Amino acid sequence: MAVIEVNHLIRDFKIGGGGGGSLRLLHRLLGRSKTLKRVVDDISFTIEEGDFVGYLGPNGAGKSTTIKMLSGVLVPTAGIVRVLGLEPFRHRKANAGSIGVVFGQRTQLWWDLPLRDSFKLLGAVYRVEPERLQRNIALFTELLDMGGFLDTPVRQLSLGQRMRGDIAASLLHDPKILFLDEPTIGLDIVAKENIQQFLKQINREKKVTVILTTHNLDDIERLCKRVIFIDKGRVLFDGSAEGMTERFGGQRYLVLDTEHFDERTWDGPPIARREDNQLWFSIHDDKEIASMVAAASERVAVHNLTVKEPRIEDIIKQLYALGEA
Ligand SMILES: Nc1ncnc2c1ncn2[C@@H]1O[C@H](COP(=O)(O)OP(=O)(O)OP(=O)(O)O)[C@@H](O)[C@H]1O
Repeated sequence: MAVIEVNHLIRDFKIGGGGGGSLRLLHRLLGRSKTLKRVVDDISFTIEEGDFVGYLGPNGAGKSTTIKMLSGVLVPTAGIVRVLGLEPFRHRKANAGSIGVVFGQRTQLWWDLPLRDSFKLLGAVYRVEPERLQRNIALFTELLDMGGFLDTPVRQLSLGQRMRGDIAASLLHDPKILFLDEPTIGLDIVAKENIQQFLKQINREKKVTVILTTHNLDDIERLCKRVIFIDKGRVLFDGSAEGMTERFGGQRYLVLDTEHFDERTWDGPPIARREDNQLWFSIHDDKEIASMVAAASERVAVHNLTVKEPRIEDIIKQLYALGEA
């Protein structure tokens, strides 16, 4: 079942033209008018229930703007956004009941209250039945390892603790969809892994559909079944993370550590790259590997063999470069 439908979505922002009051008057006198900047430029995609989608792209690509339209904070200039069949900006209240939102740079917690009280207040705001609220607080406290700071005022929490609190807060009302904008930004490895593990679990066990924007490569590798890559407001790629690797220069190599290699007499499989006695062969099909190893072994002593997978990092760099071209 499709839970999100985005069809030819467009969002413009007015830019320039100065601020308010006398400055605006001055701009008008000087004949400077506002111009429109298209930040989301004809984006379409559908997201199925239970998907875990990485919404990726360089700074300024239009990711947050899309998420804001999906969560009903911003109104589209044109095109259609439907979340569980409703247009979010027209049905903000109903939409709020079925989505959870975490913006990494902001918090929805009360600064002066202990985390536990923030959870209780949010439970009241979302009208979560007391029993369910208790159950969810207990479950998230365990899974996100928050027991040690549940009674600490939010302002005294570290960034990683606060982020765990924010993620838990966004899920107290059991939303079907979770939007996360940079949830692991600035976190240490332990906090990051804890959050990744948690997100995986709620996606798998509670069937929460997750849409995640991130610049963090291991978020993508560990979590995202699907990747939508945008740049300058347009979709450059939409598919599986492996599909992205295959399509954008996903070359795999068989790497052999050898001895007594002599380039002049070599008549074995073509060598793609050589680093001293290490020979790299391009793999086009896994079936070739055994025969390549056999052919090479007949000609040189082979001490070790490895298969080098393409790195998602290189692919993303390539996509960023593609966007700049
Ligand atoms: N309210 C606004 N008024 C004018 N321009 C805006 C507004 N909000 C965003 N923009 C511009 O729209 C573009 C896209 O911004 P957006 O925040 O969606 O990018 P992003 O892909 O989330 O980037 P990042 O990775 O840096 O968070 C940027 O150039 C930004 O300056």
